[in-house]
Amino acid sequence: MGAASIAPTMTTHEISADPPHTFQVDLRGLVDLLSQHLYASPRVYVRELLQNGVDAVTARRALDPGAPGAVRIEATGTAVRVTDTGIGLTEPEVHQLLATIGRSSKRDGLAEARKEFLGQFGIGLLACFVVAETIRVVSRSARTPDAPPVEWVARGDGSYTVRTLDVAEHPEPGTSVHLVARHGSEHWFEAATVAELATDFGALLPYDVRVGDEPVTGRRPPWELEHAGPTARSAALSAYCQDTLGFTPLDSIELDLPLVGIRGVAYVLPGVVSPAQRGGHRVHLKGMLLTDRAETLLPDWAFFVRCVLDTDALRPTASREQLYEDETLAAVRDALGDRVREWLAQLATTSPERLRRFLAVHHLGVKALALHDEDVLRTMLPWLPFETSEGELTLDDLVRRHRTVHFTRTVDEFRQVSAVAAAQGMAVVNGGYTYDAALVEALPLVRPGVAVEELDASVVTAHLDHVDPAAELALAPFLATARARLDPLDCDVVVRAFQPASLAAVHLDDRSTRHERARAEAESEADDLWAGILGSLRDEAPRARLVLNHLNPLVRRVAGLPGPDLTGVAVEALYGQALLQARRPLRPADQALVNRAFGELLAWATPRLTQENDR
Ligand SMILES: Nc1ncnc2c1ncn2[C@@H]1O[C@H](COP(=O)(O)OP(=O)(O)OP(=O)(O)O)[C@@H](O)[C@H]1O
Repeated sequence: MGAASIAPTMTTHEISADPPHTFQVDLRGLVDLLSQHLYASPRVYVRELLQNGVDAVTARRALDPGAPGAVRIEATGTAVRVTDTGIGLTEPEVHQLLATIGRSSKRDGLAEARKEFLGQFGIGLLACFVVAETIRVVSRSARTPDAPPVEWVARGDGSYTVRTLDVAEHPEPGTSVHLVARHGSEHWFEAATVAELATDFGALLPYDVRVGDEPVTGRRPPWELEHAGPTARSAALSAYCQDTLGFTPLDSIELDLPLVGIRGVAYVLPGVVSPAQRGGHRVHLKGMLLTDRAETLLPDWAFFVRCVLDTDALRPTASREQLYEDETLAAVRDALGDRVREWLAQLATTSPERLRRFLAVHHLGVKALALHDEDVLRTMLPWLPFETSEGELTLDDLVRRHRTVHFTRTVDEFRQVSAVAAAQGMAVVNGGYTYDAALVEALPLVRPGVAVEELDASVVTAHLDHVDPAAELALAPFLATARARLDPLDCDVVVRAFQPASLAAVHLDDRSTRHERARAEAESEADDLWAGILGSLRDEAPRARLVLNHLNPLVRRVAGLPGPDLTGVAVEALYGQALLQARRPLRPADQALVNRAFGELLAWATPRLTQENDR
């Protein structure tokens, strides 16, 4: 029928009058798609073969529980053969199941029955074409014992042949899959490589799997074994972690969660990890390794553990390298999170020393957890370390000494005010590190009656004593010189009396001042257009302050120096010292001033030497 005859009035019935066509599959294209976009590496071909063998044995055992359950793999460097004692196939099944992409026998039947199998998508066998030129399957059905053995030979170009064989050629039920390496893929067929892959993927499978004569299976994971006692159990779990994950854990948290079909261990990492680094967990599905990079298994906050576990509840994605995000995975994640939480609570009551060792490494993770879980906050807050004006302490230590806990929001502010605040008897927590300010603010929830107050430069200045009016009057000429010197740096100078007397000066500015200074700096470096825009944003924010300590002997001497030059240089030096004390980054103007001031002070301190050198 020509295109011109497709009239607008044509009915659906008339359109479907053409005989239906069947999709054609470009097998090469499909295999390229799988190898480049679905599977992370060709190594998965061993897993797909193992999985089909294991599923076939499971299907046969469902019919005959006493049937043998063995899978043998042989590799020669150019060919691989996998033989199983499974359910086998008849000739019609070969056409229906092996030769039909996307068709799987494992999706039929009840959901419960489907749960028994590892496969479900009907594409696994295609993975073999990533490394093989041809796939030859010889099979004999256990379900239909009268059916003759059958041979199916498939090529990478998409063609296949089927023929029945004499019973003598395959007398026992089961299947043998024979791959011939594709040119360039021979290294995937080396005996040692195949043995390594089969062990990695299949060590926990519940059947007898061998590569050549070497057993791959048979060693049960330590969480399934009886041990002489808790110490022996913990040593066995730890050794398994070293073997499979390559580190000795700080602790092992057993996971035995029958409700979500999980057994295994969460291992606590021995070193610090970034919270942004999502853990790679080693997940087995009914014994078969799915992936050692599962990322979504635990809640984000649990970044300090790596799991090795076996599940029969979770579903893999089609690549079988990640977990399918569904309600079951969400429930598993919650259950695993609860388990890690329980372990923490238990440590807090039974092994404080172990908890301290754990927190020394992972306090960041626990802080993150405490912030979105009130139970953890209540259990853990008393144990968490914070930087405070009295050294590293827990909040409980601080609360024992002070009814009011102050905190700064930034590390900068803490550096500026902690020494002064501590000398005034105030307790200050550095809230500048991740999570810390929010946790300190949550303290009254856990310790009712404790007041928490934010501290910034203006609060500290307000706490400092004024100098008596007569002394302040006498200081007026000195202050005028000092202010004139620091005016170009947008800094005021005031004198107060405060402890510790050993501290000559503090440089204080609040956030709006710092913000204004950053804006001014950007304006000075910007081109005309930007300078104009930034200039229009200029703020009337309070300026930074250099607070000189009238109790400090050096400040008193500087205030009494003769002549504005020497006074000015000394004030600049005090300014530089205060910046360094607060570990403030020096702007170019500050840097220049500090260099000049120290240079001049040195010249004053070494007059004779300088004169001799000048001569
Ligand atoms: N060794 C075997 N013994 C018996 N039947 C097999 C064997 N290998 C494959 N089959 C049959 O061929 C079908 C297709 O296999 P294939 O590996 O492509 O997909 P699958 O295992 O069903 O699913 P998945 O893509 O998730 O692995 C299987 O469902 C099974 O019925």
